[in-house]
Amino acid sequence: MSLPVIVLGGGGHAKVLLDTLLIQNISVLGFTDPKPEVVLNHVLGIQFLGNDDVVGDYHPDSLGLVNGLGSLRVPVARKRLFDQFKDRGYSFASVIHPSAVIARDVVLSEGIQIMAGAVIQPGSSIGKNTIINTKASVDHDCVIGEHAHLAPGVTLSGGVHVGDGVHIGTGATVIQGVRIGNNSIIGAGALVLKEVPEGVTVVGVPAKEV
Ligand SMILES: CC(=O)SCCNC(=O)CCNC(=O)[C@H](O)C(C)(C)COP(=O)(O)OP(=O)(O)OC[C@H]1O[C@@H](n2cnc3c(N)ncnc32)[C@H](O)[C@@H]1OP(=O)(O)O
Repeated sequence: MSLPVIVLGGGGHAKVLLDTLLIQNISVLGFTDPKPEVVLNHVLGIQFLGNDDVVGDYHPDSLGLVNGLGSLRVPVARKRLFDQFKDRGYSFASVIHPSAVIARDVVLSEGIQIMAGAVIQPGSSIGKNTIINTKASVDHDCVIGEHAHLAPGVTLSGGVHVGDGVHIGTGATVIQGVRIGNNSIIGAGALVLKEVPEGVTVVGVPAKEV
């Protein structure tokens, strides 16, 4: 039986995670947020616990954490939150929506989040704390790094390499075999035809650096 979880964050991404946890009957102790004034006391019937300090009331072996921070570009805050709690001995639970299709040999790392309707084909691997968001499609033999985010509807062809901390915007498409360097941003709707270096932003069809 899986451990109960606390979701860190009370925004939109956290809400989607909460729903996925609830439909799988996973015990959710509550959610946290540093801004109590903008958070509802309950989301989907789950209780607001206060800020992240409340996690210290629980022994690291007694629960799993779920990283509820979403991201719109390089996910700096999301990575920081993950690293802070790992340093204190806590573990991050993975959240996988039951409608996701994941090939049997796919390698999934700690704290990955695979949202509704996502597809991940054989030979692929997903690094820790990475989000494969709603209806994103990762084809065969893709290597996705740590702390990355494939936003809703992203399509990766076969053999694509996505570096650590990369954000691929909603609906972007990457053709086969392309490598995307660490901490780069692919704009929503982009069509990526060739290698993207580290730390740049590309947009458009075909994608060009800005
Ligand atoms: C469930 C969820 O919601 S998950 C979140 C999903 N959201 C995303 O994935 C968002 C991805 N983000 C984007 O595409 C952003 O537009 C970024 C990161 C590429 C650029 O953002 P910013 O740096 O704020 O750029 P800004 O909005 O100021 O636009 C700068 C210029 O680039 C253009 N531009 C921005 N994004 C794009 C894009 N995706 N495609 C083409 N052109 C773009 C703008 O039109 C503007 O052009 P102009 O100077 O001629 O007017």
